[in-house]
Amino acid sequence: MVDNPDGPVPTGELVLSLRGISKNFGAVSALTDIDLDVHAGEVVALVGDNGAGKSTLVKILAGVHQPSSGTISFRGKQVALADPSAALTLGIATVFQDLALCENLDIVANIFLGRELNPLRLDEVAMEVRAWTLLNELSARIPSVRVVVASLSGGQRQAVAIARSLLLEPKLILLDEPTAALGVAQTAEVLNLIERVRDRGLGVVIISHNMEDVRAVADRIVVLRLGRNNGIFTPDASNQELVSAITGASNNSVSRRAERRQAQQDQIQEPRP
Ligand SMILES: Nc1ncnc2c1ncn2[C@@H]1O[C@H](COP(=O)(O)OP(=O)(O)OP(=O)(O)O)[C@@H](O)[C@H]1O
Repeated sequence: MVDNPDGPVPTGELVLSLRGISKNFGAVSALTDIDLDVHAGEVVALVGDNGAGKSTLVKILAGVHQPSSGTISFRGKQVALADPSAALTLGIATVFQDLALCENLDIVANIFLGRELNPLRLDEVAMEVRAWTLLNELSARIPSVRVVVASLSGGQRQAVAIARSLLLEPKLILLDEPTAALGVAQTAEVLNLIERVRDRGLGVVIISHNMEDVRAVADRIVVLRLGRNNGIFTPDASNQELVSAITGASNNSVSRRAERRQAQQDQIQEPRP
């Protein structure tokens, strides 16, 4: 149980705990008996093949879908996430892949969209300062908070979306494919952002298909396969272990190729005598 539900969560405290979560869409079982724990100051990567149930799980946590059965506990208390605003109010923020930013508005307007500090009189200066502070805390590389989102790179957009989600001081943040379609430098920027968010003591859940990104930033890797838990790994797990858990086969062409590539990389990285 929590003394102060609005206060910061001590690092290591269990923020989110799912037990036996199932979700059916008619005859389709998208999730069956899922368990998941996320602690404060921890990055958990949710990985799995297409159709494994990752998006469905994130939508349940965002209050978009209701589970068919199972329990969700947040900071030690069983909760119902009846709709997205219930999840937000509780302290669960979600950054969906489309980021939901307005291209023609500047960064300040995007961060505060619908949450202006004083709805009767827009306090532009205070909002600008808050936007800068949030982006600086994330070490985001943004030239000015007065540029329109349309002019930003993919990594910068992700920074704005994350800053926006931090405005309500959540305890848990869910990031859906935050590095999808980004180049190498922008991906590095976003991984850096994720580390900054973790350093703030939040629990972070990222969905990713990119094992390199997952290894670089995750403290634990949770594999879903065909809507079920299929293993929890540390980032030092071998490619073969991860690919086997994701695909359900221990000796297939994907895992063999991944192993060969890993062996080649190890050879390249080995220091010359
Ligand atoms: N609204 C829905 N109605 C019916 N079936 C759905 C719905 N949403 C998801 N599903 C089904 O649930 C299963 C899990 O889908 P989900 O999108 O959660 O997987 P995913 O792991 O996120 O996949 P991807 O990596 O392709 O996004 C799939 O079989 C999918 O067809």
